[in-house]
Amino acid sequence: MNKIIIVDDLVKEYGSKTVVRNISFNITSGSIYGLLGANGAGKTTVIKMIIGLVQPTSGSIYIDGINAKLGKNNGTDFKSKIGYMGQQFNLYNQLTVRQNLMLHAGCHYIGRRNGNIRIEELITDFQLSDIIDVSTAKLSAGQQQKIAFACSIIHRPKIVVVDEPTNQSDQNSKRIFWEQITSLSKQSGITFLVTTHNLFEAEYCNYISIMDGGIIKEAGTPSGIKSKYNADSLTEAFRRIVKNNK
Ligand SMILES: Nc1ncnc2c1ncn2[C@@H]1O[C@H](COP(=O)(O)OP(=O)(O)OP(=O)(O)O)[C@@H](O)[C@H]1O
Repeated sequence: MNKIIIVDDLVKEYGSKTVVRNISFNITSGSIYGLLGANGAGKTTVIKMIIGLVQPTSGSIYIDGINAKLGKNNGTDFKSKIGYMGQQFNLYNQLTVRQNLMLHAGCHYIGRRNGNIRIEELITDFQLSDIIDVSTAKLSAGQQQKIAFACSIIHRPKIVVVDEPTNQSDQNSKRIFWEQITSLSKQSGITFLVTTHNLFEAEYCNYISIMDGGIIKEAGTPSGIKSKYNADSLTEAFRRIVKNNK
C-alpha cells in the first residue's frame, strides 16, 4: 500500500515545553486517518507541522514522497497536493459563498473559467444552490463548516487535512460530513487526516492514533483497538488506554 504521508520521530518544543514527543506514523493513500485525543494532546501541533504552518524541532515529514521541509524550494507545487480546513474557518464573511469559493480557487491559481466549472461541481456535490449567492455571515455554523470544507477541496488536492471539523455542527451535519469524506476517499482516492476528540465520529476512520501528552499511546483500526481493550466502544477503549498509561 502506498504511504502518502510518512511522519518519523517528530518533536515540537515551545521553549522548555515539549508538546509533541518523538511521534511516528504512516498514512495509506486513499484512507481516512484519525488523530484522536483530549484538548491539549498535541493533535493540532502535529497537523500544523504536516501542512508547514509550524516548523518541527526535529524529525521528518514526507508528503507524497517529498520532504516537507524542502517542499517550498524544490520546484514541486507542494501546496497543490494539500487541502486544509482549520478550526477557524478560512471564510471571508463579507463575501458570498460563491465569492469565497472563487477566492480559494484563485489562491490555487485556478483561473475564473475553470473556477466557475469547479464551483458548479461543488454546488451539486454539496447541495449549495440555495445559499451560493448568500453572504457566509448569514449562514449557520454547520453551513459555514460545509463551505469551509468545499473551499479546502476546490483545487482537488490528493490529501485533505481537517482539524476538529464538526465542532460546531449539529448531528445531521456531522453525519453528512463523515459520509462525504468516506465517499471522497473511496471514489476519488483522497487521503484524509482528521483530528477529533469525538470518539463516536472516529468510527468512520479506517485507522486511528490516540494521542495523550504529546505521544501516540495506541494506534490501529477502530475495531482492532476495541477488541484489544475488550471494549464495546471507542470511548471505553480510550478511557482504558489513557488510564493504562498513567
Ligand atoms: N504557539 C504555542 N506556544 C506555546 N505552546 C503552545 C503553542 N501552541 C500549542 N501549544 C501547547 O501545545 C499543547 C498542545 O496543543 P495542541 O493545540 O496541539 O493540542 P490539541 O490536541 O490540538 O488540542 P485541542 O483539541 O484543544 O485543539 C498545549 O499544551 C498547548 O498549550
